[in-house]
Amino acid sequence: MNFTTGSSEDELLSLDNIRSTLIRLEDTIIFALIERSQFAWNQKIYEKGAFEELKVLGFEGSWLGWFLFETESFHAKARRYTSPDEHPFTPIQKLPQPIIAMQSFPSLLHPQSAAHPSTNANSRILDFYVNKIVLAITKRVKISKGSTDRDDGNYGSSATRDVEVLQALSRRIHFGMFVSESKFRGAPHKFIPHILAQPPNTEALAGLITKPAVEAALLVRLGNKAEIYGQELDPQGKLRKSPGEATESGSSGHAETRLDTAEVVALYRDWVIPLTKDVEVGKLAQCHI
Ligand SMILES: O=C(O)C(=O)C[C@]1(C(=O)O)C=C[C@@H](O)C=C1
Repeated sequence: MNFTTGSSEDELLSLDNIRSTLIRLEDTIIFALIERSQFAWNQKIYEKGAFEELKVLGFEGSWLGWFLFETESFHAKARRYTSPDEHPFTPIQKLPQPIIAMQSFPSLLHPQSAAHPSTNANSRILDFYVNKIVLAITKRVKISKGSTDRDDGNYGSSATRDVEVLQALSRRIHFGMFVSESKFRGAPHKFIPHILAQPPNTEALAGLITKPAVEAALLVRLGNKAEIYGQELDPQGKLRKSPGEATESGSSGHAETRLDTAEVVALYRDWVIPLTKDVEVGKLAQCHI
């Protein structure tokens, strides 16, 4: 979504527009996962203090934490985190100020929402990504013979891809703020009693924002995309076939796609959609009072 094109708030907050951004982000996320899945798990890059070299620099966190800090420091200077749809993983107070003036954005969201901790899901995103997802998507990487530790030494390449996956996931999940704003504006009378309840009725709010048919269609579409984007073509541009289905050129082909489709579907079903809903509910419960 481009906030500075002069589109009206109603256009920017139309559910169709927002959903088309969510659909496009599915592609970004799948391709970023494919990129990460070429490298081994490399568990060491997620452990605090595992790299002596970082301690020398005075950085206490993990290798990935350092990549996030350095990448986000640079992006902060270019005012990335002043945009309503961008949230850094590094605490904002540790990042430098933008070197150029703020852009003016339409006031799409209630003023409290962007800053409110209940709408920042990044620590939960980092947690499920590091502890569940990386492990699952790097299962197929072949490590040198005899090695059992799923470490191929590609620490820089792995962390670079991790940052890309994390930024895409974060953007997608925080879009929940726009989704719930759009739904609220479509029928404020349905939401207001549950927002004003003390404490706010988060269960009722979750019921109002949940659209089972949209979720079901998403999971089917995502599985199909993961299947299609994960396919490999041989140098002649022909689809690689599984063994037993040799191509005309005689190549025996590959048995597997680049990504496990079921893992991608599970990522959305178990983490991305539930966290998006948490952001939607958190934003409604905290910010429209
Ligand atoms: O499209 C919506 O209405 C959303 O709220 C987004 C989303 C999702 O994460 O994809 C979340 C909750 C709904 O049940 C359906 C889909």
